[in-house]
Amino acid sequence: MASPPLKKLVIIGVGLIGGSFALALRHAGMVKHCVGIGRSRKNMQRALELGIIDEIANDPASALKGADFILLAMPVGQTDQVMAQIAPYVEDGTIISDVGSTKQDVILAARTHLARQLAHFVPSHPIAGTEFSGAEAADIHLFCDKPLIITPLKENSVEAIDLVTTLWQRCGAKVTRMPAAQHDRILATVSHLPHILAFSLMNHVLCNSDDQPEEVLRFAGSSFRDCTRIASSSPEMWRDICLANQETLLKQIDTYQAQLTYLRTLLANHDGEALERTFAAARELRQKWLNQFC
Ligand SMILES: NC(=O)c1ccc[n+]([C@@H]2O[C@H](COP(=O)([O-])OP(=O)(O)OC[C@H]3O[C@@H](n4cnc5c(N)ncnc54)[C@H](O)[C@@H]3O)[C@@H](O)[C@H]2O)c1
Ligand SMILES: O=C(O)C(=O)CC1(C(=O)O)C=CC(O)C=C1
Repeated sequence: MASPPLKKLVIIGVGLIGGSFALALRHAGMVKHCVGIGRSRKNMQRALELGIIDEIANDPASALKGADFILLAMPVGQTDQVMAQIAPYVEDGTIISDVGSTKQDVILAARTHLARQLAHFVPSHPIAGTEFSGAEAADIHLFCDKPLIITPLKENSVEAIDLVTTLWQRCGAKVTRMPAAQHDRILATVSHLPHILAFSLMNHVLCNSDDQPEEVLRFAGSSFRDCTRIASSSPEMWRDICLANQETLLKQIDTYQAQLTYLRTLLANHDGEALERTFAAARELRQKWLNQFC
């Protein structure tokens, strides 16, 4: 039998996304040996027990020696530090990618710290996830039929882009390419803003109710549960994403506030016809999205 294409895979940040990537590739027979680099000993131990990694790295130098592929899968706020730490040990043939939810900040960090390795650093982002974190949450099927965006650098070698594309396809993902600025704009609308809204809806219950939050939440039904599921996500991860995409997200918040103000005006004016028209347009767009993509 032919040996797996990746003799050594290194995952930096063995959580939901890094862990799911490793599991899916191992299942596809793509990996001979997987090394994890982490921040929490307990999480790394769990990753080992769950068969996500074969080895917990002691230091970056030995972890990266002979690595075919490195995946950066820690919160985006850690990117600068991690890239600076690994840069001296990345070997010439090693391909590197990341899974960060924002791309322009990650690319800027790569240009700063991985200038020598830019041909081999291919930024990527799986549009798949859950509100859960850590190795325990890793799921072999997480990326099946989900979009995966690559935002290639002009310096990227064809070989590096091809390998990253193949690996994600073997995880079941549908790979698309787009410029990093477009990625950050689109994701601000469909991912970053919704998280801001979910977090603020929960805090609204905490701060703005005439009744005790516990009493209000006792009667919260499935609509509230659906709207706030993602408020259970990692605060650290979302702090980093919001700060990394600050400028675009501020514009999105302003536009959204204008929507709310518009609805508020319709309501204040008792304009039932316009309210119904607005709700109908929203429902129609959602239905189209469900039919086409879900
Ligand atoms: N959760 C999602 O839905 C989702 C989806 C797509 C992309 N992402 C992106 O993927 C990345 C990881 O997210 P996740 O959901 O897997 O988070 P996670 O919390 O499950 O895993 C991240 C892991 O990185 C480790 N870590 C933190 N700092 C580190 C450091 N300096 N060195 C090594 N390890 C470190 C943490 O201990 C943790 O185990 C983030 O950049 C996020 O933006 C998340
Ligand atoms: O399903 C969820 O819980 C997610 O938050 C996944 C989600 C999203 O917003 O859709 C979160 C962050 C990403 O970078 C990609 C996917």
